[in-house]
Amino acid sequence: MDIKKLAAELGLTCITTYKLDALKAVRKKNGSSDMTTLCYNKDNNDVVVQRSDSKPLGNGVSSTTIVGSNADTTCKENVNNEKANERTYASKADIRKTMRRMRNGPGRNQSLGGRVENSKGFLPNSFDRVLLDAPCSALGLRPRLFAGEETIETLRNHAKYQRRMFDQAVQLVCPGGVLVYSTCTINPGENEALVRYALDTYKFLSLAPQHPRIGGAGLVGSCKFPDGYVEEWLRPGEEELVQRFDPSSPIDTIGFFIAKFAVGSKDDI
Ligand SMILES: C[S@@+](CC[C@H](N)C(=O)[O-])C[C@H]1O[C@@H](n2cnc3c(N)ncnc32)[C@H](O)[C@@H]1O
Repeated sequence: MDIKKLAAELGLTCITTYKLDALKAVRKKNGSSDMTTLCYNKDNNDVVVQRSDSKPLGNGVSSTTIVGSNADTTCKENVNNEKANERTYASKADIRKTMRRMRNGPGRNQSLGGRVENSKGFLPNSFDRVLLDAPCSALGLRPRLFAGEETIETLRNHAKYQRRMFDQAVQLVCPGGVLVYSTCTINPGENEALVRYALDTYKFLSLAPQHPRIGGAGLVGSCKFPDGYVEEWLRPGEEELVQRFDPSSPIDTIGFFIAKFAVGSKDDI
């Protein structure tokens, strides 16, 4: 995984990676959870969840990363129990896998040792920081090698997919935490409209100022499509709290978008 290689190059040992379907990132409370592993790595501070092997939509650019640092300090005991159980109930397949690893070494993708684990998800409120760098229409990328492939329908599908991912990500951040949403598209339906959805759906979220601030303001208002569908964007006062990078602006960047949400108390909802 690229992120592991990068971490190794930077000499960072605090990165843990997992393969996970971001649409199933939240683990139900009664199941065993990767929280155990997260707690186990708490002293390391950071956790990275990444999967690079899925493509949601035919046209989408891929690779979601959820980055966070674990805020929960109460589950060390679970970790120990879980680890003990793992030792007791190691299956023949697990033993074979371990033997193979010992024979073959860490593997070429894992310069820090150990393969990337498949994750079954994390308990709600597991992280104090989450980055959802969502798969998107990539309309901000330059040069546009495959221009003209998106339709209104595919753009709306991207937006639907992003909302589903956001619904998961928001559950993973604990109160007092931060959730950052980013895309590399200039399509407001995947940017400002996602922010509108987020703020209207999750009243405990608020837009947080960003630093550094290099990009332009977000789009305020709404857009009515010929089929009658109305896409709501930002409301006055919200535009300066997001960053929209426009490839046609004097700043020499590709197009992308960043929104930073502060997560308030979830109890009042
Ligand atoms: C914009 S890219 C993220 C790029 C990444 N942050 C990086 O710097 O390399 C979006 C990624 O989401 C991944 N993705 C799409 N659907 C996913 C899902 N259901 N679960 C996990 N990852 C998914 C795609 O494979 C793609 O790699």
